[in-house]
Amino acid sequence: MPNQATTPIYILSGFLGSGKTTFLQRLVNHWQEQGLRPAVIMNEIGDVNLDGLLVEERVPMTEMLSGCICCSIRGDLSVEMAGLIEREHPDVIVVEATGIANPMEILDGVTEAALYMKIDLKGVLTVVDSAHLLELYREQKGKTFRLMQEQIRAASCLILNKTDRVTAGEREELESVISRWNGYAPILPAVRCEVDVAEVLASLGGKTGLPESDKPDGAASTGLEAEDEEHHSHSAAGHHHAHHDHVMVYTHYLRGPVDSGEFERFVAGMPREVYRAKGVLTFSDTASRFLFQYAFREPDFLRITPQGDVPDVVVFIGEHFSKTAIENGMRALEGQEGRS
Ligand SMILES: Nc1nc2c(ncn2[C@@H]2O[C@H](COP(=O)(O)OP(=O)(O)OP(=O)(O)O)[C@@H](O)[C@H]2O)c(=O)[nH]1
Repeated sequence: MPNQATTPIYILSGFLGSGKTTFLQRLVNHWQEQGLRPAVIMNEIGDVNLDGLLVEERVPMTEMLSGCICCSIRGDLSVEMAGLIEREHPDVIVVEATGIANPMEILDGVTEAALYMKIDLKGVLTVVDSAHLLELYREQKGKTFRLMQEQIRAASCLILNKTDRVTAGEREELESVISRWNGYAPILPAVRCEVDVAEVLASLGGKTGLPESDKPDGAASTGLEAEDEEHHSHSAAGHHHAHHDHVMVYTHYLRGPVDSGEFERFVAGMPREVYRAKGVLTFSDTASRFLFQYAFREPDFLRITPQGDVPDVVVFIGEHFSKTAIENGMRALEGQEGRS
């Protein structure tokens, strides 16, 4: 067997809708500009991968759907990683975690894989939604808040994203809060993850976090343990994932085009418990199809021409919301179309 090169691995973490895919695109462009061949492992809790539509077709990508690599399908991570390396020989791999993933569990998963694969975990990049974190920080409670804290603590580098949605004073407040939780990772404020990617990658030199002797093999410094004053159940076996128990996903396949205005009104009236949605839609009153995004109450529509056979579908993610109410609402939109 030829002496295979070591593949650098980056974990991309951050709560649902914080901007991970936005940053992924920047990372991929950066490496491509340097003549490197990046590959992506994309994990979604839903059963369709819409983020994949935003990544260039020539980038090798493995999709891990309908589960979270930090728990239910964690064992598959090393299998997928080995397959990707063997098939595509990438120069670098990014693992985009689901927004509800606990990064320490993914670190464990990658570390397990490092036992029988030549990989080098470079670090955890965590993207933070400024406005969302600020709201939860003010409330000081909830599983989402705790999960965001864990994702921040586990980071080797932090992108404080969506600063367009907070004031300068709030941004400073967030920076000081975040640096209390993780005093090691550099914090880079950004809009649409516009940061100097070279600076981000250079910051992962492994100077932060744990002393070398305490690190698991192949694992980069994370800063988590040093700051970790809460109890976390991170043992490899028998752990309980409180974070996931409350998260629900509803996938709605549309029967046909809907009116764009009606759809926007429906989205504006969705319960707060739906905190993330994304989909591909055909509107009866526009010529093209759209990629729909909804993160922390902010909708976004991007004109797209999907390659291949992509159905009209919307995935709703949140906690304790009525799937039936969402389904009925969507069906009513489809029905209105049918009547016109
Ligand atoms: N206002 C604002 N919106 C942003 C910013 N960055 C990203 N977005 C939007 O936020 C939405 C979610 O961005 P993504 O990059 O898909 O987030 P994600 O973390 O990959 O989402 P999940 O994969 O569902 O967890 C999209 O509509 C983006 O266009 C920003 O800095 N400001």
